Amino acid sequence: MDLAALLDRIADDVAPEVGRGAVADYIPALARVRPGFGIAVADVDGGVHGAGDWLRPFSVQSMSKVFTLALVLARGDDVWTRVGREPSGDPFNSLVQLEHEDGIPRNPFINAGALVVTDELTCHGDAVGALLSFLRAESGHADIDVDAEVAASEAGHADRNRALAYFMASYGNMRNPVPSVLDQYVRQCSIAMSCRDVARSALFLARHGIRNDGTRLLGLSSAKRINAVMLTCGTYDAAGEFAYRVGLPGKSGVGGGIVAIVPGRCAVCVWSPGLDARGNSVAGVAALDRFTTLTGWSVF
Ligand SMILES: NC(=O)CC[C@H](N)C(=O)O
Repeated sequence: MDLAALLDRIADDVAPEVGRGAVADYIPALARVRPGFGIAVADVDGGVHGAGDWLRPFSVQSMSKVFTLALVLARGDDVWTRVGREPSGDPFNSLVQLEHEDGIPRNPFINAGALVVTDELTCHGDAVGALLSFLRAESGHADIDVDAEVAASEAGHADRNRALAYFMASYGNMRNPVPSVLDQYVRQCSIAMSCRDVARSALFLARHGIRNDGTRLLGLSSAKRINAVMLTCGTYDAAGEFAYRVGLPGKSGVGGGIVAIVPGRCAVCVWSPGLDARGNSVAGVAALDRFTTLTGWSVF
């Protein structure tokens, strides 16, 4: 299959969708992002193809949650006593289930669950430092870093995440002081990467746990399970619709990125900042829908 030509075709096909939706404006720095579209595919043998703005860095936001979960599981921590693995059916920043469920978030990809994962990683030291060194090694880009302007912007508008963290702390489900967990969480979300860098960094999930240098990050089961949780929870209360349209494990972020995994074959990252009502990129979902339709690659 001529992947480069296929990605060009997808970029043309979704052009009418680019600019649809609304940019995330609850983080003011994200509201200033110019429209665009990018798509990159990294295959398990090391090839990378892209189209559109595939080399343009954007804010990874909640896509970072896949990598922090992987790093925690790689440490051997049993994080599943602190966070569940069921879809929430609620928005990503919702508070409502936490009280009914004794401060245990439904899954690691909604904000409450991701705060728990970052707290767990912080128990081992500098969580963002560990995340950056993993992403730099996998992407081959040593200059990947936190976008300080986005981080400051989110830190100034983080009352809801702060509330989630303190609420979980009241149930004993925070190991570190909330301000330091929140600081780590905001900075991890504010990392800037291109579609190319994200696709390459996620390849370990397509390779059943093996990193780009051939070493093993995760066992087969852990890699399979992260993909499973991405499929069921990675696009929040739209996970059913995403599975229906795309048919791959995927994780979105309010920066407009979505990373999806074709196990055994490749990792795909799309970006376009216009979001639907559930916080998923409109053109990004459309592009992944086209990708699996045209290639026939899905987990089903
Ligand atoms: N869905 C997202 O990408 C949300 C991430 C964002 N940093 C937040 O905490 O709200």
